[in-house]
Amino acid sequence: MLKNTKQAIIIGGSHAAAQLSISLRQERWEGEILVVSDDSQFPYHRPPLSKDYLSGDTSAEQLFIRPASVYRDKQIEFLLNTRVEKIDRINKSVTLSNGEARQYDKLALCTGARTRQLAIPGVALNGVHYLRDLTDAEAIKQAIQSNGKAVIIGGGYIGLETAALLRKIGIDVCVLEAMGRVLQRVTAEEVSAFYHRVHTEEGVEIKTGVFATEIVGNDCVEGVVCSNGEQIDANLVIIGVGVIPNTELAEGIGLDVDDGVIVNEFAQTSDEHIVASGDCAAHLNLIYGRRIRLESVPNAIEQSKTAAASMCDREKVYNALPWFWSNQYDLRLQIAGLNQGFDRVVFRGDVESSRSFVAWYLKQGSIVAADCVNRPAEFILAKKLISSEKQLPIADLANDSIDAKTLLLALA
Ligand SMILES: Cc1cc2nc3c(=O)[nH]c(=O)nc-3n(C[C@H](O)[C@H](O)[C@H](O)COP(=O)(O)OP(=O)(O)OC[C@H]3O[C@@H](n4cnc5c(N)ncnc54)[C@H](O)[C@@H]3O)c2cc1C
Repeated sequence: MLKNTKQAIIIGGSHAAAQLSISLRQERWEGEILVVSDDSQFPYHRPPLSKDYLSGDTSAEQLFIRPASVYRDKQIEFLLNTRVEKIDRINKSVTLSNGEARQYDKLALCTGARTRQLAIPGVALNGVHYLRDLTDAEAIKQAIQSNGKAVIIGGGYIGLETAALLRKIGIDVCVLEAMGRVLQRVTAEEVSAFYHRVHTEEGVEIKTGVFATEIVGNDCVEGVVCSNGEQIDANLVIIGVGVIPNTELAEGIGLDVDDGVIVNEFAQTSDEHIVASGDCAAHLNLIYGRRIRLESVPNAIEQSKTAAASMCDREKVYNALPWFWSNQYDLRLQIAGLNQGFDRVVFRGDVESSRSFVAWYLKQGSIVAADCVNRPAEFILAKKLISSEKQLPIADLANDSIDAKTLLLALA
């Protein structure tokens, strides 16, 4: 039996919504909790969709963040296949796609992000896919042919992870990246060159400074025309050119929005009854002293814990260090911190010919981020280093003959 009739409504049904609903109970929210999700499934892990799931190494059942029974036991109600169409701030209610209206005392926006669509001829042909949810991944799985040829448009993490996966199952892959190098927005030149090298070693063709101008075919995709006039044969095209935050509901009710729903360090929006977390939220980051919108699972989880506390009128500041990971072939990349604005990169290990190294990003002499490839101990070190006031000599961090554990001890 619930102790009161207060109603919390969470819009969205992925990493942020799943965590927020559970965290609300942990924060002793004693009223009702309703999660309204336009997905047909209970919340599932999205990262494997561009990793093990496509190759069949992970089943759909293994993707679920929690069994449905956990939500049931905690009296968390899910409305699947349902969208929130409108929010009424004055009456504190939401209108659902099934025509129902539901009152709320506290509302959470966990609406995430959607894939950026490419506006070129041929995107509607059979065999052209985006990758954001389980339905997309399932469609790609069905479209994969053993002797297939794939073109991936976009050399970001999702594009490269998918390329690695398709190579693993023997498909010819060509990656088109419009910028001068893969991962240009997110890494140093040397790290881009590293990924370019490894993918080439694994048999992927990468074309940089080239963008797709048209996808051609007759009902089914047959090829991709590039900006240099070249046509690449393909029977599968995957477009991975970034995402756009789902902020329309927030904009519709006049909340502050700027590349994400603007929230403070307590995940509160400009309406005291509404919080936002995950990919849709642009938060004030206390570590980096500016507003940022992150697209990562750790952010969705940690920020949702803060949002849940705020909904229960408790203050839990969100100040977790951003981190991210990417798996490609035998490479496990773990990224600590944000490298934006770095002015120097120092390497530990051989980025040019090995498959294991650390790129330390410095800004005005301090470490602000690190890309750790197959370096789990250094990843722990990096997180500690960036979060603490302490510093270690840069020469020691670059010196691979000094054990990472020794450096960790020096930091303690
Ligand atoms: C293929 C892939 C690989 C990834 N790999 C990694 C990785 O390795 N590491 C990492 O940290 N992150 C990774 N990410 C990113 C990570 O999955 C996202 O950061 C995370 O899913 C964000 O969770 P979210 O709940 O904020 O938003 P989303 O996952 O975008 O979920 C929001 C949900 O809300 C729904 N929704 C929106 N509006 C409404 C409405 N009005 N009514 C009802 N429902 C609505 C959306 O349809 C969606 O289902 C990956 C993402 C993808 C797609």
